[in-house]
Amino acid sequence: MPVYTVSNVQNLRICVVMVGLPARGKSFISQKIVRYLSWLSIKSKSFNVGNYRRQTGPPQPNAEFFDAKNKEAYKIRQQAVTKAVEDMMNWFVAEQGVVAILDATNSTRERRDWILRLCRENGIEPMFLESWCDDQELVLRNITDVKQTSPDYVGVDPEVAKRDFLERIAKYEEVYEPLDDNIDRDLTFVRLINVAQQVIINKIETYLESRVVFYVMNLHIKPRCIWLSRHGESVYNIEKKIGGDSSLSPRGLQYAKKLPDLVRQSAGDADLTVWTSTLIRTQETAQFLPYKQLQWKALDELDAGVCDGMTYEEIEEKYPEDFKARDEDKYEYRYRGGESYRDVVIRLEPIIMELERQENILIITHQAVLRCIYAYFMNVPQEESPWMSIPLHTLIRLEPRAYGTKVTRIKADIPAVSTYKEKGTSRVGEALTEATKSRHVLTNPSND
Ligand SMILES: O=P(O)(O)OC[C@H]1O[C@@](CO)(OP(=O)(O)O)[C@@H](O)[C@@H]1O
Repeated sequence: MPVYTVSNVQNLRICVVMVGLPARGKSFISQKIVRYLSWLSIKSKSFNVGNYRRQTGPPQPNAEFFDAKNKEAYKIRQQAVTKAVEDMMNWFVAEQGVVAILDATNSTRERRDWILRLCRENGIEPMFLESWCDDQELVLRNITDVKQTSPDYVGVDPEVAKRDFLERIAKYEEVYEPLDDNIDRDLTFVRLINVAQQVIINKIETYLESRVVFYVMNLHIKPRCIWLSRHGESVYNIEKKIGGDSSLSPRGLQYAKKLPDLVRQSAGDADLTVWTSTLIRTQETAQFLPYKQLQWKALDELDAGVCDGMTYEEIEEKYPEDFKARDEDKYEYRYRGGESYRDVVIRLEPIIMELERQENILIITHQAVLRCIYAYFMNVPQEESPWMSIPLHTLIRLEPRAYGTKVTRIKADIPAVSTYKEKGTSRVGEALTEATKSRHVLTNPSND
């Protein structure tokens, strides 16, 4: 199994140079790559040239500004990309960055040659990633997204914005030079044609580059939802024991019986597939769901090793140093003979890849595993994710959108114990203090 540690990649620095006309999903792809790599602890950052251009030039320029013949504007645009590249190079050094994404149209060979030269001078591997799209319906959908999210069009009448944006695209089309199998055959590149209908790859040489390629190949933009749920309350949960393979408690079974209704309320008649772990408590929770079901070993709960079957109090008594070490760095701490959160993330990578490929999926799994999956979708920092509160008997609905994920929580209204253990104590089920709540409770007010 590949292990992503900083030492694996420390000599390698990659600049993913986005290429493509406006409204081809470049920023969407850039942000997803950053989220995916950061989740795997690979230091990455996207440099969006549009943001730099708005700082140096007019905040809301019209289409004329993007005419290559407009000398004054061209100068401003050149300054913006120069500053973005400069910041990117500094970031590689100051932050020991591994993967930078230069998110811009980079539509001419002249621009790309300039970036190529700078990368080579700085010991950075350039990898060009072109999003090429002639599916007009797709482009129009993207234009709608851009109009709604771009600072260039805040407060602008939607029809005016659409017309202007189409004109802007036309200006870029006048000078756009797509990557070419022949002319660019010495470059490392990926061409995504109409999202990932066809993918052309050239000179992919390193493991990390191939991970990025594999990831972008699996992306799709069809609307869909992912539902997450912990198993119903288990016998071990009531006994405050961790791990094990116990059955559901009577209240847990009640949740299992109610789950089909909860899912139907949220999903309607949509078809979906249920993924569970191989442990009894998730399968008992899924037993009444009228959908296709699949078991994944990778969805099994974090392995507590020698502590499996113990309460946190017993662990504190028997292994006080371990107990303390886990509280101090919960993400990295590995149970004796068991796993850390980092280990769980690594074994979940194929799950994330498959989730990107699939449409509607309901995952029934465990507290630690759900924290890791949720952290991927919601970009939760590593040090926070093991401390998020993910209560029992709650269905979480994630709706991936172009620029983020919308979250809805549906409570089953069936009481259950709390299995949440705050830092610095071995007790579970305590009400969270307000301070802990604001930091760790799974929430996303702006999206709710
Ligand atoms: O990382 P912490 O907070 O200990 O949470 C993980 C624990 O959650 C539990 C419940 O306490 O998971 P589960 O959902 O499978 O019941 C334990 O089995 C597991 O060890």
